[in-house]
Amino acid sequence: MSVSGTSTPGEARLIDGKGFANRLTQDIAEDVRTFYARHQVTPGLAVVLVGNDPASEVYVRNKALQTHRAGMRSFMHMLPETTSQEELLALIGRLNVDPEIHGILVQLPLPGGLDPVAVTNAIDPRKDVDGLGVVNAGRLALGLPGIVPCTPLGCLLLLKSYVGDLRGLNAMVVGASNLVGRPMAQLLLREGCTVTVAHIDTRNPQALARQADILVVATGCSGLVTGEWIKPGATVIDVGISRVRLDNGKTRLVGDVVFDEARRIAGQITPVPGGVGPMTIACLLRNTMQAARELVEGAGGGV
Ligand SMILES: NC(=O)C1=CN([C@@H]2O[C@H](COP(=O)(O)OP(=O)(O)OC[C@H]3O[C@@H](n4cnc5c(N)ncnc54)[C@H](OP(=O)(O)O)[C@@H]3O)[C@@H](O)[C@H]2O)C=CC1
Ligand SMILES: Nc1nc(=O)c2c([nH]1)NC[C@@H]1CN(c3ccc(C(=O)N[C@@H](CCC(=O)O)C(=O)O)cc3)C=[N+]21
Ligand SMILES: [Mg+2]
Repeated sequence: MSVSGTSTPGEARLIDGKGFANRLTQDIAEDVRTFYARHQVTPGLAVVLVGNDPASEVYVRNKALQTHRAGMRSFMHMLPETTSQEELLALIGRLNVDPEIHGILVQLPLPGGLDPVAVTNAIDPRKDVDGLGVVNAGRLALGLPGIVPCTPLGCLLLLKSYVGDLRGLNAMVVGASNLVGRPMAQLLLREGCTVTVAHIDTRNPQALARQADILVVATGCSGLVTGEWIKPGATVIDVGISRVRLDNGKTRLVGDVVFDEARRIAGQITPVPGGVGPMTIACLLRNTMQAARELVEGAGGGV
């Protein structure tokens, strides 16, 4: 890999998020066994899903599987669409004081009428394994240790493994949500990148993207990023997940990047599926292990 973080164009190297996530999950399983031997405690993760959102259902299904693979306990709370804010806050209050629970994740988006800010911030910051509350988000913004949101953390682990030292590289994040884009930009800044963040009002994002050695795309707009957006040899991380219908009536998952075009120009690129998605789940397990350690051992630290 050259020092600019880019490599020779041609056919981009595939970034194997699925394989990386599998190895990470095996390492976490080892940590879970060691932790149990020391404390007789098994890390427990509570996932709260209100109503039915298709993207969240994919996530919840994969998450339950991987939690068990890591030797952790998972506690599913499927609530009806009609759940009130008071009922949801009461559940979080119980999970906050439950000694079997070390991590709490409330699936977003929530049905209308429920306030995601109030709900997210009702979670004990020590159990906020999504890292979305003001305490963990603030720690990240200040460069302090805390719990880092799973998807940006997963992207960063891939970048550190496939690019190496990120210092001085031009990074662009397309999308500025609290869940992905913003914390991603914070992490890249912390790693020494020069960071540009694009959102819906950004003028000519393509011209900005073409300067980027690292391009992270998280908008939910399939097909947004074409080959012309990409600096030859750049590393492209596609966070987007959309389900598209094919001519034969079947559906398929696609990212925000036009993969076949991007692959000819980028130096390395994540596929969808098999890229960022599995990393998000592995990082959720990693954050739950970290939270269990801090709750049980009172250790400081974090990423
Ligand atoms: N692979 C994984 O593990 C995960 C995947 N996802 C996927 O990632 C995508 C993004 O998720 P999330 O961040 O939660 O989505 P949000 O809808 O919350 O945020 C999307 C962001 O992208 C911006 N945006 C939308 N359209 C454009 C555009 N045409 N040009 C530039 N910016 C644009 C929005 O701008 P503005 O703020 O101005 O509205 C917003 O900042 C979705 O497809 C989601 O399913 C999400 C989480 C995990
Ligand atoms: N509080 C909260 N935190 C989240 O992190 C969160 C959320 N809410 N709401 C929904 C989005 C979406 N999301 C996904 C994570 C992994 C896959 C995933 O495992 N994808 C695999 C498999 C996809 C498949 O084959 O079905 C892949 O891309 O290879 C998908 C989607 C997390 N999200
Ligand atoms: Mg939005």
